[in-house]
Amino acid sequence: MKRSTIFPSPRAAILDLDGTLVDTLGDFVVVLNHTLNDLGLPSVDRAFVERTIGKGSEHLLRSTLAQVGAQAGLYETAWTRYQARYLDINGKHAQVFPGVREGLDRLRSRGLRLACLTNKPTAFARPLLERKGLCGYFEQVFGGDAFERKKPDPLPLWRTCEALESEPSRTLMIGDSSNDAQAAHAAGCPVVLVTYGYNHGEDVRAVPAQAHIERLDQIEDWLA
Ligand SMILES: O=C(O)COP(=O)(O)O
Ligand SMILES: [Mg+2]
Repeated sequence: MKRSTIFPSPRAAILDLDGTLVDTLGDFVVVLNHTLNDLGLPSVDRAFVERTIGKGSEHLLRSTLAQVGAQAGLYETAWTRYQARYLDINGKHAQVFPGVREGLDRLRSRGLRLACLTNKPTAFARPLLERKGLCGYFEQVFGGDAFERKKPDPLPLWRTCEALESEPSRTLMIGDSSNDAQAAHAAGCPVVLVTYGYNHGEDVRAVPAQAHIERLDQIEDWLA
């Protein structure tokens, strides 16, 4: 699993959050079902949430309302409640994945500048990283609302590369889904995918990437 020679050695890395650093599926399930319950609507199950995470909270909530047959006009009310519920629950049903702290330590000890880039709103992302003791690793934290477009569009990666003062070809994207990979390919960044996250219900090993790793600390072997 050595690094290919197509890309020069990375100077910086951009890390995805949900499904890559933190297992947030429990938070999403609890918050969505509280929101649905507040509105007198039926619950959704974990498997539905797992395959629907990844394209931002607005998309997740819209898909959830459609799944339970809610009226289209309910979205704004549901979004207000969802945000209040999420800010309250954020991180309580979430765990840092095994190998993440060690992996971040290794990236840092190699001198890479680090940013976290997620489709989660910035207002949820920062407190989550703080609560999980991960904030100190990152020079920059950008949520899905930080730029005009979200991953899989390459724009958030280009903007993050600029903030890290690193060229795309020297900036490694590390994520868990085809969203991250597509954005990286389009931006000209190398990409490594972790195999333990959420990939829209599909096997992430089938998504083209420079490497697939089972724990973030295996990034060491790829960088060597
Ligand atoms: O909020 C989401 O939909 C997932 O966010 P991610 O980009 O951190 O995987
Ligand atoms: Mg993710």
